[in-house]
Amino acid sequence: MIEKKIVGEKAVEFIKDGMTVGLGTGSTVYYTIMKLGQLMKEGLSIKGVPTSIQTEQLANECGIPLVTFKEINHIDVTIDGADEVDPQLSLIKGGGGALLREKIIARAAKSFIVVADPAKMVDYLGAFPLPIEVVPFGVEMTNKQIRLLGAETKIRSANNGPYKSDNGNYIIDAKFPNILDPVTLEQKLNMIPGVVENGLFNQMADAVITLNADKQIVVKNRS
Ligand SMILES: O=C(CO)[C@H](O)[C@H](O)COP(=O)(O)O
Repeated sequence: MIEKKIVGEKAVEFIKDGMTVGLGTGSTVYYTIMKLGQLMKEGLSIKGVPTSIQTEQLANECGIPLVTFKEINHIDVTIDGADEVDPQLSLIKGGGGALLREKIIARAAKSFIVVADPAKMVDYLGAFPLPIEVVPFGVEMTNKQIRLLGAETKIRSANNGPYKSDNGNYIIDAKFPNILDPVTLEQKLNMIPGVVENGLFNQMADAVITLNADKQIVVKNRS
């Protein structure tokens, strides 16, 4: 999709020589990582912290050297995609199952930049089922507790079994009606025993790169 390429490549403008960069997961940030690989061949020097095994492999293919939290104190900027973005720049993330590492790496960054094609921009979060990472033990009970908050849920499956995240956990996709108060919902979900993390990213994105109705690039900053 051309929109993903345009916004994904634009994000490299936020990355300067010498930076440590959080590398997100998905088909939009794919273009950011590919472009960074190209710029590195032209002399840019950065280090990356990948949010998933998939991104680790892509970064290796692109020649981006990777570091772990053992080797760094902070990340300068993290670039990542989103499944939905509301007008306050709250996000739903985790469609690709990487939400836990994505949230850790976004939080560790001085600046968190989101790349989102225009279809991701919504008035209210919630049309996209909210991914929630849960430990396998007691998943049926955790699922019931999530349903009590008003969601219809599905345990994500893959290859005739439950989908497993890079951390060995399951993902429950929870379809809530319009999420009018994502901050409270994020807190309630994370209080349920068995929930490791949920895909609501509130007050985290510093800017979102997207396209307007005229297909022009716009950078929306969090107020
Ligand atoms: O949260 C994510 C992965 O866990 C992705 O950032 C999100 O699903 C968006 O992906 P894409 O850029 O492929 O639309």
